[in-house]
Amino acid sequence: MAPDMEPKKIIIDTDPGIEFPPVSVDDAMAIFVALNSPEVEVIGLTTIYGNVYTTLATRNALHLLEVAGRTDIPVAEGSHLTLTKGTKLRIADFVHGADGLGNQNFPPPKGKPIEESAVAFLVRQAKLNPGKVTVVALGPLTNIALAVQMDPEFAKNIAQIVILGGAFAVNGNVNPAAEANIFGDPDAADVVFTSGADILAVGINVTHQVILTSSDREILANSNGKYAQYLHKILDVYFSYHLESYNTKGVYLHDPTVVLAAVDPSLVTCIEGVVRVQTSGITRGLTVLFNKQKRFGEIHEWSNKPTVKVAVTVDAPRVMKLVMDRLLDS
Ligand SMILES: O=c1[nH]cnc2c1ncn2[C@@H]1O[C@H](CO)[C@@H](O)[C@H]1O
Repeated sequence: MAPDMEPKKIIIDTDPGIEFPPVSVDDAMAIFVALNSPEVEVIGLTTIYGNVYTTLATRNALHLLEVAGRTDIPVAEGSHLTLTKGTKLRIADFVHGADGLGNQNFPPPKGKPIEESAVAFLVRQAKLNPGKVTVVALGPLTNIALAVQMDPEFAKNIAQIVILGGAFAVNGNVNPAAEANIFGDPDAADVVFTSGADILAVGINVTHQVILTSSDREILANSNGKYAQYLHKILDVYFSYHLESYNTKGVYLHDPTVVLAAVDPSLVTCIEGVVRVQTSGITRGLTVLFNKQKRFGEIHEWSNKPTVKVAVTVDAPRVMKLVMDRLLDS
């Protein structure tokens, strides 16, 4: 980063499990990577259900900031329901452990979330710093969709929304059609993708290329870095889940990859087009990108909608090096 450049302000919207579900372990890693990235200033965490319920995500977010010694960063609690007020949430605790942090039963955090809701916090920060705040969305998109609906200026005020979500032209990870974050609230995802905001979507077609191996884990275990020390302990559930589900001895680094794409967009290449989300039926949660290569004879559901950027390639070795450097040097 050039010395005269101000760090980019980011808000991380996150569903951090810490142990169980093993999926949330990558949220924890992503938060630590962001906190140790001089290119960005984390101005807040907002919480959402996904790997765990929202209440536990809030608790875990506070806990992770305490581990990092960054209790100056506010945590705003997000929605407990989907955009359409659905209460039957799909919680992926089998991926990250029941506590979302690898089943470690950490003591409860001392801190509390701020009084303001996640949605009010997002809207206020975007208005306060128009064009300056990037949201990194690591869970289902309910909070962001509510912000879009609450303030017609939100999509314009926000600098960029970098989304971990979608499975573009590949199978999903919940079922063959859907990726977990989009599946968590497909209606919200469709609102966000068509909101007109500057959006970069990084789907599992890209994040599945970034893998932390057992030997990387050994390196973390043998380091004195506080983030490395903390993370290697909570990785067990996540490793077992990957071995069982994908027959791999490594784990996908979804969330850290997306944080780093926000930190340094040159880590990914993108195509631009209109993304719509299937909100019902057997392909609920499917993300379909229209690449605008054909002029269709008829008006369709993608016609006249704003375009977004969708990541198609990633410099995985460079992402891995950044993740390891930033976790080891802590
Ligand atoms: O099989 C799964 N079910 C639910 N969530 C998952 C699964 N695999 C990974 N993730 C979680 O969902 C996001 C990426 O889609 C990541 O946050 C990851 O931790």
